[in-house]
Amino acid sequence: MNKPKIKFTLLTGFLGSGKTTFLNTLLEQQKGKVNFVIENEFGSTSIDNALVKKNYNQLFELNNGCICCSLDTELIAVLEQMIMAENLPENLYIEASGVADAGMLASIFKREDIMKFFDLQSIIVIVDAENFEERVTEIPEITRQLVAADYIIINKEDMVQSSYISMIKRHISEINPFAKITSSKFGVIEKGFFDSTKNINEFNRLDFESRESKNGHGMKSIAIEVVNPFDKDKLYAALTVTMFLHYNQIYRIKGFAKIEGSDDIILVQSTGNKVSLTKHEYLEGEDPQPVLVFIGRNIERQGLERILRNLYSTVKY
Ligand SMILES: Nc1nc2c(ncn2[C@@H]2O[C@H](COP(=O)(O)OP(=O)(O)OP(=O)(O)O)[C@@H](O)[C@H]2O)c(=O)[nH]1
Repeated sequence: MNKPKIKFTLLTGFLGSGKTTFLNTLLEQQKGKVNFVIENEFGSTSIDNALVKKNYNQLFELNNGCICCSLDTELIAVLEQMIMAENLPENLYIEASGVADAGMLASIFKREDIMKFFDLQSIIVIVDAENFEERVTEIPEITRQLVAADYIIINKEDMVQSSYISMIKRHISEINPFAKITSSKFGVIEKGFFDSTKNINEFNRLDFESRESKNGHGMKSIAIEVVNPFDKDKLYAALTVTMFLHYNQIYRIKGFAKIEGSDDIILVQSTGNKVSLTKHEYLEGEDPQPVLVFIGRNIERQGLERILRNLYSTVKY
């Protein structure tokens, strides 16, 4: 008997725009269905696997590169493994790295051997309202993601004025007039947004693939183990200053750190030039390791280590 095709959804959006946050809201609504997730992090160390709440049946991780180019063979191996399994999922959600080109990814799924088993539902792109206008001019990957999108969610609407959201919407419509666009706070969108499939953007997707080259995006990720606890205020200040001074170089910091005088593990996140340090709520069986991952262009390990070392002479790497 022929197995039904696995419906899959591609989720992209620049680093820190809110992909994992949105995926969590989506999986929450999908409880009861058999959902598989593929997480692709640009960094060598996965942080997202601890951040995706466990509303999925199986999670595959592909780290240290981007599945649209450097990890495409690994992606195909995971898909083949999935097809061979006795119990197929109903849905597959792929959270691509923040620099992934969705058009390129979609082309992997157009291979005849893959298309027999997988059915692309839609490409969803998350946009960070706070820094979209600055980033879109300097980072070509953002435009590529938008061009390939069927649905675009302008996230973090709580961080900007509503007139600014309208302006971003207009700008995005010029880049991709075919996509359906909405805005959200923490990835929560209005009911029925995905109901219509009219917008499926096949034309743009095809057009875009033909212009793409595999260049690895020129991005680099550096993971630094931070075994010893930090003074929370000093860590916050140092990372904030670093993000401020290197806004055009460092696009994302995330990871876990220990804090002096506390058994808590702190989740470290940065987007734009803002840093947040929040207590990490453990999921069952989780054991997050203290490590900070920096993602950007022209970043060097030595300089980053120096910043952390200055906080503590005792920090071990
Ligand atoms: N204020 C605000 N913060 C948000 C919103 N959505 C997400 N965040 C925060 O933004 C940060 C990044 O969110 P993630 O969901 O991890 O972003 P991501 O796109 O998965 O990040 P990468 O996987 O590193 O590319 C986290 O600190 C979130 O809590 C929002 O709507 N408003």
